[in-house]
Amino acid sequence: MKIDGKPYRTIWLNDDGRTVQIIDQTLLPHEFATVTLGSLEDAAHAIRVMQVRGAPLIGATAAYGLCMALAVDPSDEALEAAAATLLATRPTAVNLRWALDEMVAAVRNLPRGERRAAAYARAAEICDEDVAQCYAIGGYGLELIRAVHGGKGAGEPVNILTHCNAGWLATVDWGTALAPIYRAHDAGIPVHVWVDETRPRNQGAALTAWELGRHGVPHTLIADNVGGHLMQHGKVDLCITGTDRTAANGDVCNKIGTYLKALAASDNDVPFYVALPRSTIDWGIADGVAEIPIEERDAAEVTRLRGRDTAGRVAEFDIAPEGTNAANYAFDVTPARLVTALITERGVCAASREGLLSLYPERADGA
Ligand SMILES: CSC[C@@H](O)[C@@H](O)C(=O)COP(=O)(O)O
Repeated sequence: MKIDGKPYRTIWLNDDGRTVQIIDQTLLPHEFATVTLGSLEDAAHAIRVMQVRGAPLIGATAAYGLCMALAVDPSDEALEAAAATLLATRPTAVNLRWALDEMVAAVRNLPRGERRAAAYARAAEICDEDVAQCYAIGGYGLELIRAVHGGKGAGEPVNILTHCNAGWLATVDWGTALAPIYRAHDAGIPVHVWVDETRPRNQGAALTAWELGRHGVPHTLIADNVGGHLMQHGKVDLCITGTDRTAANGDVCNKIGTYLKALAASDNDVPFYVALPRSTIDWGIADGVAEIPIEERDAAEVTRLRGRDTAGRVAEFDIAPEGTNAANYAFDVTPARLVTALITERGVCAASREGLLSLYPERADGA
């Protein structure tokens, strides 16, 4: 997507052919800056502190982290150690494991001297595939939005609620949940997005509002608990969110609070769509609620807020009494029964094992 007219991805290989550049998402929306990742440790750190975040981008960054490790030491031992370090950075988004498995498979059987080049080639492919898949997700989601628009009065916008940031900043480009919105907007369909602030880290306020604004998509930021009220009053036509891990039964794990939005949507007959590329499906998990690991992060993210004060200084502020006990569950699981459909790069399907297999028949034998 473009920033001030210049096209960007969220991660790209530098001209030296070894290091990569990322957008430091911890600084947005107050500052736009890129950071060079020059080593395995830099990549692991960037994922851990969420300079990069969002399931597909975590996978892409890990892929390049492995490349940089192999550039230093292409041995089997270094490969295994690097994969283990990266896998331990964040537990919930399965794209991380998927990307590492892809990378290891691409180099494992090669002589050491050929591993580095093969790794960088596969990492570049993973990034390009993600862009193509997100664009395709956008195309299928666009048709859903177009259908809603067809039932509305001329010029009336389609009101879409989204949670967290599943836009281009969460992927290599385009996004998952926001790709249909960008494509609808670009196709001239009037859309308006309700943006959940998404406490505790405020990915909605900081990232989704920023990227929608840069693209000129009309949107309104709302506190996290507003969605139910809006749905009761007919102000939401559909919800679209992303997912960090989709179980084989269609359960979806996404940013904390997604489940409550799905419950409100179900109670108000508002369609609730979840957008994802195939790298987000965990075929080994049969029951998402019971089995998907939920990241628990530092309690300080709940007791503190980061923002810009009226004097223009970016700072952190305590919002709770000193010593308050806080819990920080970063994700929750929305059961498949609350999901109207999944939007994938291969089309739209029911959130169920049968639905997923209708689009990914090659997985029917458990492959
Ligand atoms: C296309 S991204 C889907 C999800 O990764 C996104 O909705 C999300 O929950 C991101 O969480 P984050 O903790 O910011 O990595």
